[in-house]
Amino acid sequence: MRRDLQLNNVGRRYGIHGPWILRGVNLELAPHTLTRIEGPNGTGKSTLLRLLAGIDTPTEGKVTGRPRTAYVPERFPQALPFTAEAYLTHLGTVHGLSRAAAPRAASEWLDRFGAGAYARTPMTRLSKGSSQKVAVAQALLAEPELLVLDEAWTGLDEDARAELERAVAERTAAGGTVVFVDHDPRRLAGVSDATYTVTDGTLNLRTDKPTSPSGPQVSLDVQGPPGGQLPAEASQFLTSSTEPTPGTHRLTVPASHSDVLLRALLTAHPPWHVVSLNQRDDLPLDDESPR
Ligand SMILES: Nc1ncnc2c1ncn2[C@@H]1O[C@H](COP(=O)(O)OP(=O)(O)OP(=O)(O)O)[C@@H](O)[C@H]1O
Repeated sequence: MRRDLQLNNVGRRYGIHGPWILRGVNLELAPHTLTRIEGPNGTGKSTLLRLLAGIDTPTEGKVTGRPRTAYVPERFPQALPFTAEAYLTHLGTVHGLSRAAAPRAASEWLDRFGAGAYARTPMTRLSKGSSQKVAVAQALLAEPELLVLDEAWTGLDEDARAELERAVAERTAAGGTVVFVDHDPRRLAGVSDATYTVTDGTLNLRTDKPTSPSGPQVSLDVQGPPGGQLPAEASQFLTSSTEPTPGTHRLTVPASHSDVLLRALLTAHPPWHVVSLNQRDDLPLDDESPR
């Protein structure tokens, strides 16, 4: 069983006499969880994510139990001397994929983000949006146990944003730990397991009621075995659950989590029967929300 990732009394400052950006930070992140980090500009969110991802080390305190990790930085270096495909294949092998699996994963993830047509384009010639697709693909392609996303949705088109939400749902359902910062408060609203606010160099758990899920929802009518309980993984993200007729359950879930819900229902023993599935477009998320 994988250990939790732990920050123990962590502090970080830049330079010997620089001000403390973070101090006395304690945090524990378990498998199967999604954690949001928020806070005003310049308070240390990216600093915290770099410490979690292991690309920076604390000035004081300890980080323990970091599993296999992937990270999408706030600013992805575009000027890399590779094509998107070559870069992702290389990164795939660095992350432990075989020489056969790495190019396959590279092309699958480029396709999932709608960037398959740019696979052979030098990265220096990619638009900002396509470059961001490569940034998220490089983090997802080796199925990391810890995924750290710093404003990873910024610059992506609507389809790619939805795909990244689905990928996050898949990671946590598969036992991964996901931590993210996003300027849009509606991003994955209502499905995070915890939200922490960075203020004055410390990390505070938000205990107020989480924002209810917004954005597109999917409603499914499903039937299970007589008297059957919904599988635990299926109940986790539900926005609502009713039983309009005996034995038929109407489940509503954020669209980002519908694939994970379907998989849980269809792979249950015995499997559940999906009678109908309807998409409800409520509030599409966009990148124009205020910080
Ligand atoms: N490499 C560095 N060297 C010196 N100071 C830094 C460095 N990185 C960050 N800082 C400083 O640390 C503070 C916190 O920065 P950080 O980027 O972590 O904040 P943030 O909350 O992510 O900000 P934003 O919301 O604007 O992305 C800022 O004052 C920043 O100038």
